[in-house]
Amino acid sequence: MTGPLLQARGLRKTFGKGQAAFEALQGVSLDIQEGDTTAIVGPSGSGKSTLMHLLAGLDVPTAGAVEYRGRPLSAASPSELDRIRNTEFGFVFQHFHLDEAASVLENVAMPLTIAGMAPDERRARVACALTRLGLEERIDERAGVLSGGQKQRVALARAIVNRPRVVFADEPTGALDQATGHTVTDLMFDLNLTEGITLVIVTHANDLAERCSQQFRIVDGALTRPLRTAVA
Ligand SMILES: Nc1ncnc2c1ncn2[C@@H]1O[C@H](COP(=O)(O)OP(=O)(O)OP(=O)(O)O)[C@@H](O)[C@H]1O
Repeated sequence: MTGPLLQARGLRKTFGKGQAAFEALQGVSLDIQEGDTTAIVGPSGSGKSTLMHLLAGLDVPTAGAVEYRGRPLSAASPSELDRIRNTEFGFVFQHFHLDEAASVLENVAMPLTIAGMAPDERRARVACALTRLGLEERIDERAGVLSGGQKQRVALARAIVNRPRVVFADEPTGALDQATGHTVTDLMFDLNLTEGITLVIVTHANDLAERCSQQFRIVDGALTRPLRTAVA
């Protein structure tokens, strides 16, 4: 593939209607190459999560388009979009989004369960992802008993268990103390380095944004100039 992995052109997103309409994104265009680490930064309420949701096909733009591997997401059928989100994208959120009553195994296996993988194979794949993140011994524990940093590592294991091309992370260190946040950040960048997983990270943390190969700053729904562009 020669073009960008992800391309956004003229993205607009309006929430609400009439008098209550609010333009959260006002024409955002950007490119993300395979293997890039991209930070989306900006003040609270500026549109960072909205942009990430559109790039990941979790929401649809009011105008403009997102292309993934040269093809508009809008051209994908609902089942194809589900498949892309489940197998090619992984997701990490600030508050982990784990089922605390379920085991680590069940949480991490979720994308594999959705994909219809057999239980034995699921367990092997989950064990592999957990080993990658230093949590293999917690596989049968209830997710709710883990510390915040461990929960985020479980969420990261779930994000990579299907061997995705892209991991989208929305404030992945936002609920963690600094040291734990650094551990999670190191693991994410290690996945980028060793497995070529493209990272798209919404963050308020300057140190995390600084580590990325490119940063986009968004203010009031529009990009200011890219702060730094990835070197090939
Ligand atoms: N579903 C929605 N309905 C109405 N308004 C929304 C919706 N989602 C987001 N918004 C508004 O769009 C704007 C951008 O929200 P968004 O969550 O993208 O900002 P953000 O930069 O990620 O903020 P934060 O850093 O605080 O998470 C905000 O004013 C928000 O209130």
